[in-house]
Amino acid sequence: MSNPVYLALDVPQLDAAKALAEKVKGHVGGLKLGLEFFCAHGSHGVHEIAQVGLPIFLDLKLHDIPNTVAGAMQAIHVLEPAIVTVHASGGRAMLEDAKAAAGEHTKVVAVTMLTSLDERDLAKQGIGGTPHDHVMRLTELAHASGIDGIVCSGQEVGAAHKQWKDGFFVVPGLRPAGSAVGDQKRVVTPRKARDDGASVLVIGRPISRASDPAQAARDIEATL
Ligand SMILES: O=C(O)c1cc(=O)[nH]c(=O)n1[C@@H]1O[C@H](COP(=O)(O)O)[C@@H](O)[C@H]1O
Repeated sequence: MSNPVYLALDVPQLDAAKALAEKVKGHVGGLKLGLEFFCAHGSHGVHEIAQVGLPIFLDLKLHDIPNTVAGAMQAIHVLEPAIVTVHASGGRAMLEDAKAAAGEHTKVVAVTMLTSLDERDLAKQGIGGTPHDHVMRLTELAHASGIDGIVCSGQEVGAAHKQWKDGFFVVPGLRPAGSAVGDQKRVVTPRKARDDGASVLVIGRPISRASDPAQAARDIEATL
């Protein structure tokens, strides 16, 4: 089985991001580039990181009216990302149009509820119920829209997987036992997420901030 870990390259400088990717490339299955990186380096930056030779996950978390999101999806065709994110709360028409505009080999996945949020945050947004309820509702919406899968925390991926057997599940908010949680609130270990059905494990700081990132990536790989 190929390595399900995608390293989140949340590093603003292109050279530093590339150097980090080169260090860990033998121990991860892909590289995730976020909005911070894309705003700073655009398509050129994505091409540079693609030279490392791993699949690219372009985490843009698009959330706008359907026409605008479809236009953005078309504009990134040329980059041939393996995975692109949109927000499930953009609604069914937005999800459908995002998928229709995506490249043939790009998986479109919808962020359900950010792993940095908990039930109290939901209540403050006027959304009742538990994170589990909210993620399940948005999973149903994403499934019905015909996109490829969702992003959720490891606390919900087991239930989401049962609800959507052939869905593609991206799980961030992962922490090896004993590592700092930081701003994440719904956290599990990489192993638990994989056992519960995650297709992709997104891991950033536990690798990128380690004194030896390659060793940290190897240690995580050994637990899977
Ligand atoms: O879409 C994402 O990748 C994402 C969704 C989510 O709910 N939570 C989340 O943390 N992420 C991303 O996953 C990565 C997690 O990084 P670490 O917390 O450093 O492991 C970051 O790049 C986040 O942008």
